Amino acid sequence: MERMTPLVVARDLAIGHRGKALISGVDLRLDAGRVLCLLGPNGAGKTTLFRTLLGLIPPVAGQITLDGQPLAQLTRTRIARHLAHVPQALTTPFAFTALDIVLMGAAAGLGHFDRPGKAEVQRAMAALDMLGIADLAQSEVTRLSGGQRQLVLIARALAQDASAIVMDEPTASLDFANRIRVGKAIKRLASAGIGVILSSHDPDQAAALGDSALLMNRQGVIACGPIDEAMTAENLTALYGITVRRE
Ligand SMILES: Nc1ncnc2c1ncn2[C@@H]1O[C@H](COP(=O)(O)OP(=O)(O)OP(=O)(O)O)[C@@H](O)[C@H]1O
Repeated sequence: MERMTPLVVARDLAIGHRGKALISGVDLRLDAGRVLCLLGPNGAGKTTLFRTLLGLIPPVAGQITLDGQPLAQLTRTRIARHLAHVPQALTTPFAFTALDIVLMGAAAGLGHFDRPGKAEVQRAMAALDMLGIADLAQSEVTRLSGGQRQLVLIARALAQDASAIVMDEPTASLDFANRIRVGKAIKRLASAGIGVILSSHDPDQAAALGDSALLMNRQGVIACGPIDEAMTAENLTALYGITVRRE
């Protein structure tokens, strides 16, 4: 049976820092098993939007609901049940293993003094397995390639067991083969019913991965809707300020 309640909804949202709006009038909706791509030039506010959806900074105005519940009423632990985050890159100087990193996601629902047990290890291993990197479980992440590290970060988000995941430029700085690998992993998550919002600087990638797209720049939201309706040459030209032709 299809889930009716959208995983993430933003209505008439204004985002910004210290109460000053960067962009207003953001409306978005993410359903289970769907991929929403955020496109916009540098400094448009994509990361700011993610941080707002994750409850890390307050909205300047407007409403956000996660699984139908107002974000403002959710504790951090509850937010983690709804929305996981994949940062741009895994930066740690410590020799954690891939399993250690993924366990951090699996343990997100535990209390401060609880230690991850068998159930969390099983969930972490299942996440590594789903991303095809179970054999890297005991590898030190400092020794993994950029693409492998990105898959570990996605596995960490998956192990958190949230219904949706936001990914901040998940393929930035990856080579072509790793972009394909990470793209396939994102498709696999969506097939498993997880909702994904990702930001990208690559319209081709958005078109390949996304069901819908939100185009925003410092002037505001240019378009939001199904890929073919939102990513027209006209909208992309307005978004980036250069002439774009779609083929
Ligand atoms: N903590 C902060 N305090 C004040 N302003 C900030 C803060 N973080 C970001 N900004 C500003 O908000 C604007 C949007 O930044 P943001 O990082 O959200 O853009 P972005 O679309 O993710 O950019 P990029 O594509 O370069 O990653 C920028 O002008 C930035 O300088």
